[in-house]
Amino acid sequence: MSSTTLSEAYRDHPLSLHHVIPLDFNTIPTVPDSHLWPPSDDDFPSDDRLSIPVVDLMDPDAVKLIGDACETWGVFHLTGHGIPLSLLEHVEVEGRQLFSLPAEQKLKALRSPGGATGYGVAQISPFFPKYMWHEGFTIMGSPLEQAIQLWPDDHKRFCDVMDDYQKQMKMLAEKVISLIMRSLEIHEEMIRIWPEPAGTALQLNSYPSCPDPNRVMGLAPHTDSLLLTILHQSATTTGLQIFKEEVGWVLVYPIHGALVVNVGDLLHILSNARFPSVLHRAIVSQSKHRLSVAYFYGPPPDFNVTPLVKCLNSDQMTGFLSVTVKEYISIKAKNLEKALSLIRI
Ligand SMILES: O=C(O)CCC(=O)C(=O)O
Ligand SMILES: [Fe+2]
Repeated sequence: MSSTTLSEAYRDHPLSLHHVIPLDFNTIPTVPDSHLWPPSDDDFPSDDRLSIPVVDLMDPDAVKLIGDACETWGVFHLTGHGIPLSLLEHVEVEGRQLFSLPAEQKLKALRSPGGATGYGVAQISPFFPKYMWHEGFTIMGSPLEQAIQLWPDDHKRFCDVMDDYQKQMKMLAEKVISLIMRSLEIHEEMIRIWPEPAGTALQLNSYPSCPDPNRVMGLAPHTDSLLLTILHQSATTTGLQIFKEEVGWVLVYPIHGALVVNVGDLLHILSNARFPSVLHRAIVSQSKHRLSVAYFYGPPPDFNVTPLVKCLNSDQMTGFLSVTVKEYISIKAKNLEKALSLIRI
């Protein structure tokens, strides 16, 4: 049994209170200066049909297909995953209901400055000079404590859906990770190398429609810290973009019923940099309110993360310093995108 929980690992890096409260997007007719980002000169692919791979989990070649997708893109669409469509719909309905509450109601579940769970701006906000067109709600384990604040008499359905979703996502994440380990030719006994409880979090992201979508940022470019992220994005509008070297920002068009799986920093380390921890961001729409639900999965906070395979093109096992999950979260909380380079050998 691990001695620290994931939320404790985040607690050491408090934000100041004004960094936690999102804008009340419903009452804002124009974009305030605090949320206006400089015009961008980003690169986009010359072929706008370029898209991330799609892998069917039931495909007899799934191990190879997932390994190839992780290596070349660090992200892929997953179909055949067995998560009922109705559960994906329910999680989205509950999320939309939460974000459509009046601002003063949502503030009752505000994340505390040193806390990891509840309602608030993106955790990466302090690293950027402008605020994002985004509000989030983070769940670790049971959402009961916050849900009671939001709906004193009527929180059961929200909690049941979030509990069920997290349970199913955990099983799926473990299945995908075991296929990834096989693709790295890691020995069968080594596949299940960390004890329970896994470090997991569920992040509901809301991107309200925006009068000037080209001048705001939904979620600024970042990599995810843990091993693997499984993302459900609403099918009604696009928003997720991933950065591909030598290509630029590639839009990830939602595929109905498919989930987006991406490599996180810890898997980049375990794979000795064979798999890129994919840089991604979210843009917003002028007319549609977009919702996404990200499930983050990693080993327990006290687990030592160290490369499991040799570096490509060399016999070296030591591409990275060995760090615990908790130590890595702490390095990331202070350094954001420089964190991986700080532990490279
Ligand atoms: O909304 C999205 O598509 C991306 C969300 C995301 O990157 C995150 O929650 O870490
Ligand atoms: Fe992310």
